[in-house]
Amino acid sequence: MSITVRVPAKVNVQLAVGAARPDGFHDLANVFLAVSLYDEVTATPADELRITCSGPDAGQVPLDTTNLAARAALALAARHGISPDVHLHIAKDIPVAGGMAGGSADGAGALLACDALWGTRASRDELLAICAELGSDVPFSLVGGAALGTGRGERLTPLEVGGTFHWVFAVADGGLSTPAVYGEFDRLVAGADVPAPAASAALLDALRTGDTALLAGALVNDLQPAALSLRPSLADTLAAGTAAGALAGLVSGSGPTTAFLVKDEDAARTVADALLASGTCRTARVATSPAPGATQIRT
Ligand SMILES: C[C@@](CO)(OP(=O)(O)O)[C@H](O)COP(=O)(O)OP(=O)(O)OC[C@H]1O[C@@H](n2ccc(N)nc2=O)[C@H](O)[C@@H]1O
Ligand SMILES: Nc1ncnc2c1ncn2[C@@H]1O[C@H](COP(=O)(O)OP(=O)(O)O)[C@@H](O)[C@H]1O
Repeated sequence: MSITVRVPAKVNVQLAVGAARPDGFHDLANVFLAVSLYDEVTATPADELRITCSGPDAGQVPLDTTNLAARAALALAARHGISPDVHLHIAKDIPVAGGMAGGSADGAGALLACDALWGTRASRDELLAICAELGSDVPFSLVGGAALGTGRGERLTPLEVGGTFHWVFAVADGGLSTPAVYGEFDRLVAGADVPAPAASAALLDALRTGDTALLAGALVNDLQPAALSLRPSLADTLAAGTAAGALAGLVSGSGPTTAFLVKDEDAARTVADALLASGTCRTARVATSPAPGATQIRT
């Protein structure tokens, strides 16, 4: 028997970043929105813990116990005193190291798949606690939809979304390391007074009412200057997307994927084609939000 779980990518429609904490993390007001690009994690009984991965970017995914899917299986097995013998196959469609939480998606997906396969019947709270141990973004991958993440991003408050938003994602060549981008943020704000992060009322209104134009005006990412500093060519991608008619563009999380909010499906196709033709990205993906969180799709 195998269990397959589908898990969405995310975009941060607001990422407000506070000063570095003593533990090295940053307090956030992180407004997550799940988007319709998905990885699938399939768990199958095996003699030992084994990870495989397929998809165009599979070569960039670690297959050892640093893989978040492996770490999820190990964490669940340890809590329940069972052995973590399972084959986890990741069908990867989310860009790797792209600021879209692909690794976090696989962690949440593996956790749900192993829980179903092993019959451990962990409560939602236990699953969320394991997710938070695995990484700041992993709880949101489990929950999906839209949520405000506070603390280091792991404490979630679900948000209402009143409509469908259309996106184009410009995928860059290569990735950006999340710790390196936070490190560059620290360097750029050194000596300045960094305000405590807070969610924007206008942005929450835009989500609640499903108002695309309002959301376009409220998108903000405090990590964007750091990502642009480490990867200046992203400015060309952002310019190409807005020149092609996107309502707004921003770096997705720590980047280097850039996200463009567009009016509708037709505009999405136009902007995606123009981004590809501009030569400023490796590929362009069209998606909608919100998308559901980790969901079992096959037994
Ligand atoms: C920036 C964001 C925005 O959603 O995601 P990505 O764009 O990378 O996907 C997140 O904050 C990334 O979350 P995640 O990738 O889960 O980070 P973690 O594994 O918990 O931490 C990796 C490293 O990122 C830095 N980090 C992460 C979260 C946070 N609130 N403050 C930090 O300073 C720390 O250097 C930490 O050691
Ligand atoms: N299942 C996984 N898929 C992708 N990357 C993973 C996975 N597990 C661990 N990683 C590591 O996490 C790093 C960040 O990858 P990813 O989660 O895709 O990006 P981001 O943190 O920018 O959203 C990768 O470079 C890789 O070394």
